[in-house]
Parts: sequence; structure tokens; C-alpha cells
Amino acid sequence: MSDRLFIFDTTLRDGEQVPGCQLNTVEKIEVAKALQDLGVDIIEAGFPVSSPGDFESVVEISKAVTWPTICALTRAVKKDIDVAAESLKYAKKGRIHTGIGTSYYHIHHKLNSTPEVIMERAVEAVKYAKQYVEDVEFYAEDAGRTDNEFLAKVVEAVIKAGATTVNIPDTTGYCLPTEFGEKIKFLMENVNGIHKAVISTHCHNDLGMATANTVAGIMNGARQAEVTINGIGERAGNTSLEEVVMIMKSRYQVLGIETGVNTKNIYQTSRLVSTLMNMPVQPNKAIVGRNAFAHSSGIHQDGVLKNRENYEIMDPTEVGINESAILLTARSGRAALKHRLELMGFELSKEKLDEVYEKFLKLADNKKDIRDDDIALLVGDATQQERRIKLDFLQVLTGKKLEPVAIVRLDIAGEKFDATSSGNGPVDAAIKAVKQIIHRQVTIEEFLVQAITRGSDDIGKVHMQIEYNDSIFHGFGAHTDIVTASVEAYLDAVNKLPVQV
Ligand SMILES: CC(=O)SCCNC(=O)CCNC(=O)[C@H](O)C(C)(C)COP(=O)(O)OP(=O)(O)OC[C@H]1O[C@@H](n2cnc3c(N)ncnc32)[C@H](O)[C@@H]1OP(=O)(O)O
Ligand SMILES: CC(C)C(=O)C(=O)O
Ligand SMILES: [Mg+2]
Repeated sequence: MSDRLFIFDTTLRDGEQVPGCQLNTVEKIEVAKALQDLGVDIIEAGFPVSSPGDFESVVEISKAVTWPTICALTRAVKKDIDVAAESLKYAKKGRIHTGIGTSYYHIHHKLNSTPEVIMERAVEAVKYAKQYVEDVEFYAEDAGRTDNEFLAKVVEAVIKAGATTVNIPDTTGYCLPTEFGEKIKFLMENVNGIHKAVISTHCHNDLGMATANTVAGIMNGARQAEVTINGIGERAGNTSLEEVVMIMKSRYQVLGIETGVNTKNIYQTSRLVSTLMNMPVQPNKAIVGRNAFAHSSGIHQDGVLKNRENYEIMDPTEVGINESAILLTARSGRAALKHRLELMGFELSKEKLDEVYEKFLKLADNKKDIRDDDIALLVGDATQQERRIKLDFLQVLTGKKLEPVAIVRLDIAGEKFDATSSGNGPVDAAIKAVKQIIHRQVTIEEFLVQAITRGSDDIGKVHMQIEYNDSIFHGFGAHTDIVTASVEAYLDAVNKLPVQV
């Protein structure tokens, strides 16, 4: 049996059935081209009879895409097949995907029919499609809940009628992986002529087993997997492309099966589909979720920093993600904090690291999102007591129609100095007062006040960049009072200037 798995992407058909995920033709072409670059073998581009817009999209995708097969879905209805064939007329390689429900529910409660009639309609549809294209795929809808003996008869009949691919969908996401695997095995062993067709899986995720069922199908002989980017699709979605492809790649030693997918394009394709379809990817989604390669607890972070493979079974660059992320949280340890500090250019002694770590934990217990500027502030705070110049007192009078006035007292190496100044704003007044005490020729090059994110009682953060003798010095300050934060930032930078002798 071949060790090549065909990847049939149905993002633009099953995926696009999701409420809110509808795309216009231009957007569909963009996705189709991205799928082509990704290296999928077949793109299911739409259900042409369903609307003029979907018909038009299949036509335009057929023109735009150069090498993957373009597939159009139909019911086992002649008109659907006529319209699908018409929509594929520009496809370099076109496939008609026709089929009908085969489960007890579908035969009796949806199609109001009998197994014998369904069998006839299935064969008739395949023969009819075959008049238009050589490449005909048949789907036995709800095969997951179809009796295996009857399913085998249908599969045998449609292969005889010319189906080159037979799709065994678990339409309702009902099967257990063992059941689905056994279903495919049963067909492989009991259908005459089964090797004349490629057997395909099309699994839904209602019980979260779509990928497991797909893999079980592949392990038992299926050589086409119907998938969508990010696993989007009807209800709980379809099997996700990225999961199947990376399972084949990561577990090749066990499975021995390859796909033609250029895995380095996975992440960018996932982002494109998520953005165009306005469908966020859950953060813990395998392979493409924001946290798929992010480590946030101390023991894991320490392990990853020692050797990535301690906690990662895939290299993120293989799926187009630059690198693993080490996120700082209250569950992080010193190894992670030290790593982040080093990336930010801080080399701390063991004692200083312990001190910063204590402060970090207090902050992290109260703040979910620890950013680099928070860390910089903690480092600044930890070195505060070494500062020669400290802010001892600050009072500012300001308001509308008032000229702001600031009174400042600095503690310089234990000695107190006072100054008062006015300015065009409270910060200006306070800095001018400070400058009256510290006579250094410095210029403020950058003054950045970070937006308060939580509420009016939140800490405001200030980053100041000053220039002295052609060199740049950075200062950070944080306080619930933004004027105090600004003076602290200024003094933090000034404290870093070479001491005058
Ligand atoms: C499992 C899947 O994902 S299948 C694909 C699902 N996707 C879609 O349905 C999107 C496109 N669908 C549509 O645009 C419309 O449903 C159309 C154009 C196909 C049909 O529209 P309508 O003619 O208005 O029929 P409606 O949608 O109300 O009902 C579906 C009809 O198709 C029949 N039908 C359903 N599946 C099949 C099938 N595979 N083969 C033959 N007939 C079928 C149903 O029994 C029903 O017929 P009935 O009214 O005689 O009982
Ligand atoms: C049309 C078929 C293949 C389908 O989407 C399903 O059965 O889930
Ligand atoms: Mg489906």
C-alpha cells in the first residue's frame, strides 16, 4: 500500500458552512492560493448549486489555482452534478464529489427512502458524474453510523460504477477511534475492487475525536484525509489539517506515511483563515494556538531552557512559528526570570536575582500579563536603595487656569535639597525643580507614559531616555501618581550618569 496520504482540504466548503465564516470570491481565492502554497492535494472549493456566489467562486478558484485538484460538492442529484461540472470547466484537474446518506437515520428519516433505492441513486450519481470528469469521489454520508455490511455493498457498487475515491464520513462525530478504524479495515478486507479507489476519511469533532478517528482510519488503510485549517466546519468542526499533517510528520517512525504539505506554511495559513473568516483560534489549539509552543510554569520553563525537547515534541519553526515562548506568570521560577532578564540585557548576581524574583512574584500574583517594562521596573526598584539621588518629597499644585507649581526635595547621599519651580504642566514644573538641584547638562530625548489599562487607580509607568555627553541613559518610574513616576524615571536615568568628581 502507498505510504502517501492525500490531503483534501475542505476549509472553503465544510469550513465555510460555519455561521459567520462566509467569504467573498476574492477572499476565497486568497485562501485557495495559500492552500496551494501549503501543498494540499485537493481543494474542495464549494457546493456550486447552492448559490450563484458559490458557483462563481468555484469558477474563479479553478482559474486561479495551478496544480491542486479542484473539487466541487453535489448531492446525488443530476442538476447538482451538471452545475458542478460547469463550475469546474476551467480547472486544470477537476473532481466531482457526489454522494448520499447511507445510515438508517438518513435513509429513513431524511431521504424517506429504502436501502435499495439509495444504492441505485448512489450508483446512478457516480455514473452521471463520470460523464463529465474522470475523477469522481463518492461520499456515504453518515457512514460512521452506517451498518458495515451495507456500507461495504455501497462502496463496492460505487467503485464498480467508476468512483476513484470513496469517502467514509463520520458526519456526526459519533465513532470511537477503534470503531472507525475497524470500519475502514472491514471495507479494506470485504469490498471487491477496493484497491481501485482511494479510501478517504471525513471526520467531525462532536466528541473531540475527529483527529483520533482520522488517524485510526489512516492506520487501517485510508489514504486521503479530509481536513480544514484550524479544524473549522459544521458544529464542532472537522479534523484539522495541521494536526493530521504534524502527526504524520512527528510520528513517521511509527506510521510510515507522508504528506506533500510544506509544514512551514501552516501557521501563516492558519492566521490567514482565522482573520478572513473572523474565527479566533483557541489559545490551547494544538499546533497553531497561541500557547501551543508557550511554556508558563517554572519546572517546564527550566526544562525547556535546558533542552527544548524536554517539553516539546515538535520544533515550532517546522510549522512556521519563530520560537517557543517563555511566558512569565506567578508559576514561573528563577530560571525563566533570569532568561527574560538576559534577553533584556540584564545580568544580575544571584542575590539580586533573588530580590527581583521576590518582587516579581508579588506582582505576578496580582497581574496576569507581565511585560518587559514591568520587569525593567522591578530591576530598577531592586537597585533603588543603591541610588545616590532619591526623591524625598514632591508636591504639585496644578489645575485648569492655574500655573502648575512643584516643590521638590531630593536626598543626595543623605543630604536634603529643596527647590520650587513652575512649568507649562505639572511634570515640566517638577523636572524643572529637580534641575535646579542637579546641575547636569542633560536633555530628555524620549518621555513615554504607558496607558493605564485597568482603571484610574492603576499604576502609571514612565520610561525616560536622557542624553548626556553624547550618551543615552534610560530611566523607569512607576507610581499611581504620574508626576511622581516621571520624576522617579528622570532620577533613575540621572543616577546612571558617571559621578562628577
Ligand atoms: C454533510 C454535509 O455537510 S452535506 C453539505 C451541506 N451543505 C449544504 O447543505 C450547503 C448547500 N445547500 C444548499 O444550498 C441547499 O440545501 C440546496 C441547494 C442543496 C438544496 O436546497 P433545497 O432544494 O431548498 O432543499 P433543502 O435544503 O430544503 O433540503 C435538502 C433536500 O435535499 C435532499 N438531500 C439531502 N442530501 C441529499 C443527497 N446527498 N442526495 C440527494 N438528495 C439529498 C433532502 O432530502 C431534501 O430533499 P426533500 O426536500 O425532497 O426532502
Ligand atoms: C458532504 C459530506 C462529505 C460531509 O461533509 C459530511 O458527511 O460531513
Ligand atoms: Mg462534513
